[in-house]
Amino acid sequence: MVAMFNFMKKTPTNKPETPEQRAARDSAVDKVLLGYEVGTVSIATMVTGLNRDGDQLTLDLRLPQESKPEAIQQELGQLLHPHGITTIHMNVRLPAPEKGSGSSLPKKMPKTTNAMDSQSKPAANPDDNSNNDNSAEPPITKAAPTQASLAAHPRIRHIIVVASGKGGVGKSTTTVNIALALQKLGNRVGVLDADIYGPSMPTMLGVADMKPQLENEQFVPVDAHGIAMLSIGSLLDGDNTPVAWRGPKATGALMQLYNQTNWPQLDYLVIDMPPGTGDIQLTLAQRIPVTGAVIVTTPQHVALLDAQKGIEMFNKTHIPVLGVVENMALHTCSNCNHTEAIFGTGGGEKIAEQYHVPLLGQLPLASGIRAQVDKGEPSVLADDEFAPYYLSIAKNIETNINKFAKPVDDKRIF
Ligand SMILES: Nc1ncnc2c1ncn2[C@@H]1O[C@H](COP(=O)(O)OP(=O)(O)OP(=O)(O)O)[C@@H](O)[C@H]1O
Repeated sequence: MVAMFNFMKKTPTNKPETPEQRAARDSAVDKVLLGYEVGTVSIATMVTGLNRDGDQLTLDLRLPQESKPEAIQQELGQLLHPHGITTIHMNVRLPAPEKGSGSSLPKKMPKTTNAMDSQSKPAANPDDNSNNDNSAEPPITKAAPTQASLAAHPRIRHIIVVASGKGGVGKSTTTVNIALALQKLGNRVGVLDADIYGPSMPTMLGVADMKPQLENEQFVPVDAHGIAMLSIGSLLDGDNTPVAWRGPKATGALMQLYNQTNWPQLDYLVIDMPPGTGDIQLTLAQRIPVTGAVIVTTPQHVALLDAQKGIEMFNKTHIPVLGVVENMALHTCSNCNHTEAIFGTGGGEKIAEQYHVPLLGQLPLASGIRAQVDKGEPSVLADDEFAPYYLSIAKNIETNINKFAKPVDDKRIF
């Protein structure tokens, strides 16, 4: 049961925006939401709907019972005003108060709150985006959490994120096989499919029909060949297509899968990240205590350039890069079984050298690898001729992860 408060009032928009301006403004709004905390939790994890129409922002929020929606609306208004948002409409859901306890909820909520209503002076010119509004109260800013400040998960020893700068390089195929290879080496393994643009773990692990159960408001991961698996895909239905998701909403869903899941005791939780280096990746890097990242790339120049961006992002967020995997780097001739690097050699090696990160392995481009994941029985599970490549990568990961172990007196968890 939840109580619902509608603060919404529609007003017409005026200013046309170029797509670039819109993207920049959306990104700025996302950053404010990601950095604004209710209690100790980012409000981004509470956003269930978000729409911006010119200078109007509509937020659907599921807030904790003790929160103060009016204060939140007012503070967000101040923070978002410099980014061109003049009015915030909030649809707030609060848990119903317990019987007999009386409601601590505000009796009457404003229908609409102008972002700057609470200021002693109104904004000089809302059309002037360069206006820093010195008359306004200084924005409430909080430093984003860093890896060093994140508490380790009580039941997960290592969290590995698998990332790629670019889509379609075979990140998910590599993730699923690495997870199975880590398991084959004797580890307890979980997989969190966080690829909002194309969640594919359930299909690749052959459990697309199985939905995670809820137990005491906690997700119970699906058991996929002994791997505890949860996918963002399970939270998507109907119109909730992932491509329509903006940063805060997607991040909220992912944080829910991480936090509100009854993960069993695991040696490794392998996270299949969305491709790219946008806000979602950055936020996850700031909110989940990650031991290290694996970057998947292909020999193509563009993919390598994007992989570099990925490495730089992890460097900035102080997440060790465990290494680079070069996928589709080798070709095995189906007639004579001869394997060679037909796309050129050394792409992954060069990157590894340039950024001082290990090359974990090179994988062949082979129709067998694709055929196996397509039928839900990846190479490692099928123990086919490609399984040894993934096992070798998993062994390298295990070796490298120990190198990144931090001394106990360091507060970092890795
Ligand atoms: N080494 C390989 N040899 C042959 N096919 C491969 C190989 N690796 C991946 N593929 C195939 O390439 C396609 C894309 O792979 P995959 O979905 O793993 O990429 P991705 O990087 O996760 O993509 P996205 O980021 O768009 O989700 C799939 O059809 C997959 O079967």
